Amino acid sequence: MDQNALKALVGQEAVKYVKDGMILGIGTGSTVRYMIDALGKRVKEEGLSIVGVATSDRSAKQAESLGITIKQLDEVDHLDLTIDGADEIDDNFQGIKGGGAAHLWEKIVAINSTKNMWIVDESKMVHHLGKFPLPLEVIPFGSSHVLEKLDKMDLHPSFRMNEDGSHVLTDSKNYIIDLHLGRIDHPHDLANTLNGIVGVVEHGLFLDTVNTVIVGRQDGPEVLNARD
Ligand SMILES: O=C(CO)[C@H](O)[C@H](O)COP(=O)(O)O
Repeated sequence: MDQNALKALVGQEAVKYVKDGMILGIGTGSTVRYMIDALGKRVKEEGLSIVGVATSDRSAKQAESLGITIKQLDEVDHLDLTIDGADEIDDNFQGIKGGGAAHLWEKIVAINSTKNMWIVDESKMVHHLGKFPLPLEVIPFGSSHVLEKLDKMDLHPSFRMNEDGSHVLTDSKNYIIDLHLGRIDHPHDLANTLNGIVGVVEHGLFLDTVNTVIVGRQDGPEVLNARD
C-alpha cells in the first residue's frame, strides 16, 4: 500500500469510533480528508446523526458538502471526540502538528474535546520529535522581529511562503514560522519557552493530548492507547 492508501485505511478505521449523537471535532489535512469522506458515507448510508466542529474552513466545506452538520465551537457546550492527523508522533505519544497551517484551531478544538484520536500513516511515527519543522502561528504585526528573536535563540526559523512569494496565511489570517530543529529533546521546555514569546499565538507541539492513535501499517490499522 502506498502512503495515500494507508491514510485512507486509517480514515476509514477512525469513523468506526463515531457514535450516534456525538459532537465530533474534525481535524485538517490529507489524512483527515479520507476520514471526512468515510464519515459522510456513514451519515448518508446509515443515517448517522452527528454534529461536527471543524478545525479549518476547508474541512468545514468538505464536511458540509457531504451532508455533515457543522457548528462553530462556540455553538456547542462540549466535544465528545476529535479525530485529527499529525505530522510526527514520538515514543511518548507527544506530537507535532501544523503542517497544514491549522494547528491553532486544532489545538483549541483538541483541548475542548473529551477524547482525542490521531490518525497517521506509519511514516509519522518517530522516536524523537523535530525532524519535521515545528510550526508557529504568529501575528503578522512585528513578525520579522519575532523571527529575528527566534534566530538569535538558535531555533532556525523561516517564514512559510507560498510559491508566489506571499506569506502562507492561516484561517485567522496569521503567518506561519517553521522552526528547523532536527531534534527536540525536551518538548515541554521548548513549549514553555515558545509560550513566552509575544507575537507567537500558538506552536505546533501537542503535548499530553492524544488518547488514541491509529497507525496505518502495511498489514492493517494498528490502534494504540496513548493515555486515558
Ligand atoms: O496538523 C495538521 C494541519 O495543520 C495536520 O493534521 C497534519 O499536518 C497532518 O496532515 P496530513 O494528514 O496531510 O499529513
